[in-house]
Amino acid sequence: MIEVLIQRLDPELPLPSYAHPGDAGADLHAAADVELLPGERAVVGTGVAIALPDGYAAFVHPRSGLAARFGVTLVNAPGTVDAGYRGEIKVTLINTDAKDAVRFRRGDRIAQLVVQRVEKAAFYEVERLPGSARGAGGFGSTGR
Ligand SMILES: O=c1ccn([C@H]2C[C@H](O)[C@@H](COP(=O)(O)OP(=O)(O)OP(=O)(O)O)O2)c(=O)[nH]1
Ligand SMILES: [Mg+2]
Repeated sequence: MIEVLIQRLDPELPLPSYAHPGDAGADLHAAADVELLPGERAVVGTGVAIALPDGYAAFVHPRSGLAARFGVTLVNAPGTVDAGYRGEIKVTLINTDAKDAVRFRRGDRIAQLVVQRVEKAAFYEVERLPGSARGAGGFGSTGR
């Protein structure tokens, strides 16, 4: 477990929290009411900012229940929160349902934050890459 500094930007909103001890994602709360019409998207604040240690990033993931029940996911799933970012964590919700609008109230859990170690890459330019079993095959090259 690592310690992450967190700042409340909204005193009445709960901090992100893990629903169960073994959970990977801490639920993020909506800082405002929002209604999404079918196909509509919105950027929703969460009322918190964090300072991650170097070598870490946090990823804003959809909540599976909202996806399965309402078709609500994130436009940029997973959103990347850089270690150096000090602004409010925001969630880019989208309602993919074709017929039904969906409403969230301030305080509702709209996404989840997964904190992970990340490596930085040193990119070395070469004329030719080493061969591999996959080669350049991608985008369905193994069939359906
Ligand atoms: O779902 C998200 C994704 C990003 N961010 C914040 C934290 C992140 O550090 C910053 C920039 O995100 P990203 O690098 O993905 O966006 P960009 O379009 O490349 O913006 P920038 O030019 O500021 O890097 O926005 C969020 O609050 N929520
Ligand atoms: Mg960026």
